[in-house]
Amino acid sequence: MLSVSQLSIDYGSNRVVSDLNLLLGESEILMLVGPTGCGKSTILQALAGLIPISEGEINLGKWQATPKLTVPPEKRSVGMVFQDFALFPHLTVEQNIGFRLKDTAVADHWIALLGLDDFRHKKPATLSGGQKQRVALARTLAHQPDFVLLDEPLSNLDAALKDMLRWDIRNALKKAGVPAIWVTHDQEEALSIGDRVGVLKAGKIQQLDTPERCFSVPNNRFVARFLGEASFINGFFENNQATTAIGNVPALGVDCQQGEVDVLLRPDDVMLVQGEIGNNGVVVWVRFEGGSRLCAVELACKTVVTSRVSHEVVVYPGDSVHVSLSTSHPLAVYKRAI
Ligand SMILES: Nc1ncnc2c1ncn2[C@@H]1O[C@H](COP(=O)(O)OP(=O)(O)OP(=O)(O)O)[C@@H](O)[C@H]1O
Repeated sequence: MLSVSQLSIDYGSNRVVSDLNLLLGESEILMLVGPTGCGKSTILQALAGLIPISEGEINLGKWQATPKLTVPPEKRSVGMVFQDFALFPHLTVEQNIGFRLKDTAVADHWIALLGLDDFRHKKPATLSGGQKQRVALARTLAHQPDFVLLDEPLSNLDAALKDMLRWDIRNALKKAGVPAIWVTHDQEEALSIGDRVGVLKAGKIQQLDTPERCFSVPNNRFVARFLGEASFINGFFENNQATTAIGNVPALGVDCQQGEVDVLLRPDDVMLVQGEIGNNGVVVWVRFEGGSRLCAVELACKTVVTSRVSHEVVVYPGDSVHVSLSTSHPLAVYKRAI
């Protein structure tokens, strides 16, 4: 099992990763997300042994790396999948996957599993981006690594292909039973694919948790906003309930026990109804999302909340509407920001 403790990484005098702790479970897929420059790729490179670490320890059981005890990449039993595929251009698909393998049956297994049979004898230049990434993944898994690191494997692909390939990659990793750390820019991808999600800000983990908890009970407002559309409304919190201007809901205090709070609202927590009477807000903007519309509504108190409605509900900026809260799951509440 890969364990990382108190890991810090510097570039010169610049500390870019601080005090990282994590345990990667057997066949677990851990998604790492965070804004650009927060240190995601740096962490992967350090785990692979491509850059030195400044403090802490990386331990796989069969090897252990510290600032003084370096372990070269080829001794780490790690597989890496990059966004640029990194295939040998002069070798065929089959040769790329079987490169330096003693047992070609393992290569055949992954060629079949990743649907590459028809491309066996082709060179990478003649393949699509999605096919190249399948080859890269097959080559990685055929070497039976103890863990896999994926650095934005889908970022060079178009949206439709991404959607399919992310599930194929997840299924292949699970079939191989190999744990993985997967860096992505895409919050939806992180939430849907990951067994756990780690949210980074400026080289520090803000939350390392299940996708559900990261989304519904974020450790702080940064995580709340980073993982999806979030609005906050003033409320009073006591006895596991929050009272707000648009409804009372079950609540969970993240950093407080009771008192004046800000309640985290996801668009699906806010119900929007169009009618003549009882309206309490005005639509500020509307974004069409295909199957739904995301609407921002300004309340009398000037707070703006967002609500997701069916695409069948046609709303325009300037419309008067009624918004309310009626959730059965507890909403996260935070001590009131001053
Ligand atoms: N070789 C390097 N030398 C000096 N600083 C570096 C080097 N590589 C990265 N950095 C800096 O370290 C920080 C973390 O970079 P890193 O590439 O890990 O971020 P990231 O989260 O992967 O970003 P992105 O999402 O844009 O890929 C950034 O401030 C970056 O400028």
